[in-house]
Amino acid sequence: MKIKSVRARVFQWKGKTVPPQGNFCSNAMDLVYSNTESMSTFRFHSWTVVEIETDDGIVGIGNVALAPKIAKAIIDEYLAPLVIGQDPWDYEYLWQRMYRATHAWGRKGVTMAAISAVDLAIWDILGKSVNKPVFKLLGGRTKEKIPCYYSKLYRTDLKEMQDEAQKFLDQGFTAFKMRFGYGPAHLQHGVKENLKSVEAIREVIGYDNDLMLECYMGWNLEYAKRMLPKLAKFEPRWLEEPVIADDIDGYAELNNMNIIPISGGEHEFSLYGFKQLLDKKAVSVVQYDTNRVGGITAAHKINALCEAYSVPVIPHAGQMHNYHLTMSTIASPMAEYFPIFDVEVGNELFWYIFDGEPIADNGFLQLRDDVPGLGLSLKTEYLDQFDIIE
Ligand SMILES: O=C(O)[C@H](O)[C@H](O)[C@@H](O)CO
Ligand SMILES: [Mg+2]
Repeated sequence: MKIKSVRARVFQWKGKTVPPQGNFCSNAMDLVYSNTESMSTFRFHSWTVVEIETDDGIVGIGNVALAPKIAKAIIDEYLAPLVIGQDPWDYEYLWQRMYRATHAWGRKGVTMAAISAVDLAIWDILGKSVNKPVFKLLGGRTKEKIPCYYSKLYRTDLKEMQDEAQKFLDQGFTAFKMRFGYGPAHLQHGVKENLKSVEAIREVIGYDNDLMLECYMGWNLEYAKRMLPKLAKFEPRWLEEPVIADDIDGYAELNNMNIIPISGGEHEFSLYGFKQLLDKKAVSVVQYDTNRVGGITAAHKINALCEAYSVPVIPHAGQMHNYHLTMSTIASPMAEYFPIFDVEVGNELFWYIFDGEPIADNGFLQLRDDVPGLGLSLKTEYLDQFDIIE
């Protein structure tokens, strides 16, 4: 079997979006002087879909959500020529070709995300070629079904947040991730607002359920150090990305305070990036995303590393490309789950592009044994709501 063609297309949403509300979610831009565009850099409304076809007619599908137009250009210009004509079963060799050919300027960020998309499509081909789901190629079913946590709860009116939490508590979720709206720029007022929002959600979900807290890199080390003791009484399962992804020493310092487990890795890349995080004991929960970190080929290795370091892997975003890894490793106790909603920040877009994503049932996800590959196909229902860039 040989790879015949690689097609990368950007699906740009032109349908209705829910407008952002102020202090919706802290993010890295919040710390920049005179910043008025923080929310626009946080939202993303397009996605790159990669289809790789083999000479025997199998089509593998991969995807990447980071900087979609740039990812497409990297795939078209640099990665496609490296895999066309090659055997997809040589996935490690192909991964190394892509990684090393772009190493001088690639390594992390959008290049690794582009490599991830090609790698995902290759693994989809492998599964389809032997009529098995990808998790079977990675070691099989390590759990009967995958527990997942509800991930939304952006900072809005507290009553609205409570109603949202209640609705999904009633649907059987037992773990919830909420977003902080405030950071250092909002001074003591923001500290108070952040604490109020956590208290409001705890009021609804009680202490028999898990609560995760998301900063999305919108804090700094000093602010995070002040916040940790104040948040401790709410017993969060973790505090996520308190500082920017490059501040690995900052993560290590916060994690070593041992007040609240610190999570991160959603903006980290490659086996080397995660080795560094683990060596420094910078995170207590690893959150790579397979469509950024280097695809399944890289994520599978990181799972082994995390197993050896006894650090749980709870990948960013959920979605099929992550669920297959979560299912097949004992290092991964649960998955993130973005619910189906109107298009808002962009996290929801994959529901409009793909068919085949499992829907949570009572806080659990199931992968089918009889669906080969990653189990996704392109949805036709919303095609007229996208501009598609070939
Ligand atoms: O962990 C997450 O789910 C992410 O940080 C989200 O993708 C981001 O959009 C923040 O809500
Ligand atoms: Mg996150």
